[in-house]
Amino acid sequence: MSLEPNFEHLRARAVESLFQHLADACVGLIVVDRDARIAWIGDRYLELLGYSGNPEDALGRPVEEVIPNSQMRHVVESGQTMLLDLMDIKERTIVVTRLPLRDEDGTLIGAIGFALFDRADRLRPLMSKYQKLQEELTRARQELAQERRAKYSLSQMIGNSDSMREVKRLARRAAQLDSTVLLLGETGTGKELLAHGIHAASPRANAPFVGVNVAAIPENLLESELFGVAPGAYTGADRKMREGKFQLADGGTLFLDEIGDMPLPLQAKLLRVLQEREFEAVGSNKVVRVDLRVIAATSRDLDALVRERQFRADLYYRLNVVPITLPPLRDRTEDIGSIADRILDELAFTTAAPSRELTAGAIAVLEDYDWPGNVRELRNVLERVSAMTDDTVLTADHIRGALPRAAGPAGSGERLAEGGDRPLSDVLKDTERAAIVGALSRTGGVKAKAAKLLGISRASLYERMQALGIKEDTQGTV
Ligand SMILES: Nc1ncnc2c1ncn2[C@@H]1O[C@H](COP(=O)(O)OP(=O)(O)OP(=O)(O)O)[C@@H](O)[C@H]1O
Repeated sequence: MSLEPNFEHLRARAVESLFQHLADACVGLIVVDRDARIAWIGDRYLELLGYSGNPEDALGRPVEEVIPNSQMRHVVESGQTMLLDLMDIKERTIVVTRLPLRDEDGTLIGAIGFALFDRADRLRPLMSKYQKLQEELTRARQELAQERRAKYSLSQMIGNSDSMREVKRLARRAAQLDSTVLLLGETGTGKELLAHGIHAASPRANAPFVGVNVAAIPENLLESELFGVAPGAYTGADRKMREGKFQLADGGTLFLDEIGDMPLPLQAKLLRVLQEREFEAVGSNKVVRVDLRVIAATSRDLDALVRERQFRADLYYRLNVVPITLPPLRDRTEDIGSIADRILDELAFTTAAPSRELTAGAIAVLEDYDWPGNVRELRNVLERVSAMTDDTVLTADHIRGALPRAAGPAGSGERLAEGGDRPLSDVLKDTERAAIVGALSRTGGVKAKAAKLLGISRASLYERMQALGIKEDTQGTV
């Protein structure tokens, strides 16, 4: 008994009905050649695409001219099947299947694609989930873009002194120039605020502003943080590409804070990005091109770092295209009153506390102090006064009571005099404690910066804090 004739019949019927089914279920059928040019396309598909020309004219044209988001080229280039994919055409999402077509000898000669939706009922739950995810993704992307916009504009930079007016003039010019900007100045003088302001006043204002504090990221993580990591670059690396800050800032501005702390090996890579606008992610040899503006800042003496060979001279010249130096607060005492008023308004607004004002005597005390931590320290002192009293009029005494004792011009002398009847070791410990707490106060608790102010390493600061019983989260309140 031979079953073979039946088999053949079955196979012939199967092929025939498969095509019949496909023709019935498909809203779109397309065949492209090896170069992704349309060899055949169904009328229903053209109708669905809203194609108004003569169907004959579609033949021979690159597929993307007729279906802009088509993936058929990918199939002919990769030779891979795409069994199930979703594609948006006008308002609808349709299910598509794409298969490579091969000659008898296996040579790839083109691809065939089917688009279905009228039989896709069973896929509806999947599709609605997909659409929901798609909407969430769009929303998250919008929020992220909003978040990455510059938070501050140049108008938030308070100060009418000649030096601040000059800073703002230079910043406005730099905003229009699109060149690399180098912001110099002591800690807390407003370099980050100015970087936001330059971005916000530049033609890149609607693109992202991405900031990186070079000193705050451990050296071994900095390269991947800046340039991204290729999938599987090292054990434990993500399976997907992780983008670095350079890619996230593409189109916008990358703010490299504390650039003086950039490790030497990475300086070479940064120089190349500045020169050629291209780099490779960690563990990848694929060149990534970016179009962005770099604003760098440092409170360190870059000239001295170059002399000590800790900073590459060629990188320094590349960064120093438009240098802007922010003057320390003690050199623009006339700005102190208006900056303090603005800070008090902000504090009242954010804490819903009553607004406070400063007497002339209070302003005189503020103007008399030398502000090693600049505007950041001024903010900390005003926050401390606000926490200490409910009075709405702040006097000279209020201010004196909030200024760091060991750091005031007369402070250290008083402390030492007090120590006359105590063991020297206690006096020294107290002085050391006061200096550390004072530095933490001026830097808003940022230890890397406090260590810099004190002229010691971050590790020694941690060690001294532990020895003296200063808590990790100290922001300067003794
Ligand atoms: N001219 C100004 N007007 C109002 N607020 C200011 C001004 N300058 C600085 N500030 C405020 O002072 C604080 C410190 O400023 P910012 O962080 O920009 O300083 P920085 O120079 O970048 O400091 P660092 O070198 O320590 O990173 C911020 O809260 C900032 O908003």
